Amino acid sequence: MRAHEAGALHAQAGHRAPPWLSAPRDVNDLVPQLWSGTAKKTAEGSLVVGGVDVRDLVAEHGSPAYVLDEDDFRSRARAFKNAFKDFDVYYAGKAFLSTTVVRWVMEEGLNLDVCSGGELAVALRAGADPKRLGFHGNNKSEAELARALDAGVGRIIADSLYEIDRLIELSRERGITAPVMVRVTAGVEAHTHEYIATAHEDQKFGFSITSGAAFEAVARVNEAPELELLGLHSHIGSQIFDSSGFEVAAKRVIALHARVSEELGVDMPDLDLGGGFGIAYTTQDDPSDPAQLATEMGKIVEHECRAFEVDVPKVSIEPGRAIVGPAMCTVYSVGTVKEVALDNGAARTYVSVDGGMSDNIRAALYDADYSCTLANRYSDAPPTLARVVGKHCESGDIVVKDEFLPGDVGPGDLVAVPGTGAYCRSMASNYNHVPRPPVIAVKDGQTRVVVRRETEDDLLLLDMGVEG
Ligand SMILES: Cc1ncc(COP(=O)(O)O)c(C=O)c1O
Ligand SMILES: N[C@@H](CCCC[NH3+])C(=O)O
Repeated sequence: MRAHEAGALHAQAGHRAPPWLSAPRDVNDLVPQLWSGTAKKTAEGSLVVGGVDVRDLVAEHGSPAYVLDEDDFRSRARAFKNAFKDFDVYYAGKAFLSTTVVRWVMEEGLNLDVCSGGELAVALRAGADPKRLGFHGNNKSEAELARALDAGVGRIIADSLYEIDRLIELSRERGITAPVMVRVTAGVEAHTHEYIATAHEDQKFGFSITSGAAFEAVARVNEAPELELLGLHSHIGSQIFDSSGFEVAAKRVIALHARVSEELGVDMPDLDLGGGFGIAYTTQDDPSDPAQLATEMGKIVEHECRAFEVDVPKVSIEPGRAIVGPAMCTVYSVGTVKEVALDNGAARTYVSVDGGMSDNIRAALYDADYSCTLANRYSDAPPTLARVVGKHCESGDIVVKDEFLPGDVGPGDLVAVPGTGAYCRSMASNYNHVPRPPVIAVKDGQTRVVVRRETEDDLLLLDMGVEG
């Protein structure tokens, strides 16, 4: 009997896999669509990314570590830039930001969207051209707005009437005109987790189109001599596959754009349709490529503008996850393995690794699914259905809910999780005083520390009770 057949039997006998997950033909193989472009397995079964064997990477930099495939990041950024050639592409820095990544984004000809004073600071420190920055946020402080204005940020996406008033005041004080877009809520129920959907009515972002608040906000910006009205901004949510949500949102936003043209006599030059393009975390996910997205979105915009007899504005998009998500994986070391009896005689193998919800909160927060592979050796043990968990004091501290790993996985092994580039390091915490892992860029067999590992000393530096 071959290993995978044995594994399938083993899985049927004692474990409950979700209906979409079946034992792989060879548990050592990568599923290419989940991994960055340069990832591969060697004949000995170790994972190589950017020409770097993760065993060597861990020997030098420790684990856990985020491994960032520079070529993959750049090629995804370039693919969006080339596919959306008539659009402006803003990389959404909230997905993952560091000065190195800002430079890559700028070198690849993309613009950058930031959403806090901290992200703005990273962009400016990296030498980004402020005109190529968009500044988001539903509660930007006066200090953040002042900083953005003083830096000469290219667009500020206003999200409340208070903010519009603050912008008027700050611009007046400075004797400048602030470039403003108005974030609108298109009233779309995007098909994604409710915490990452942002265009239904009952949530905190934007001005509602339906209630008339969006038109009023636009009129307010338009009549203020201190503000330059650039256009409307709509972002319907994140990890979305179904283009119908984008289509409905675009229709409603362009209808408002046309109404502004007709009733206020202003042809706004810009229109931003946000980000949110989904990626493959498991074989369940089937993302569109940038060329397909560009064709679909271009057609919708053309069609709607023609229908409303308005000029096509300069359209922009803001992909974050679709650029950096697949470009990173996280490598962990296994510490313990436990077989846990479930009801009705089933069992589950719990594989504990040296990180967890502090470096990837997405499973706990959104019930997100991930995949993983044994990354340091080939194994011909039968596959077993495993749950990869972290080291934190929470039973919800799950990294990978369900995946097949070789049945002999054990302490000292490395396990790598693909698709961790977006919203993992950027949402990482120090829960349980666990220092955050480094981000190591890999390219052509070389490693480069992009963000260093946090140390216990870093954590203790903030503790004002430390003596001596
Ligand atoms: C305004 C805005 N733009 C862009 C993004 C990027 O989304 P994603 O990383 O899903 O492309 C987000 C996050 O959801 C957002 O809130
Ligand atoms: N943080 C979310 C996406 C929301 C992005 C910001 N609007 C995630 O991990 O999927």
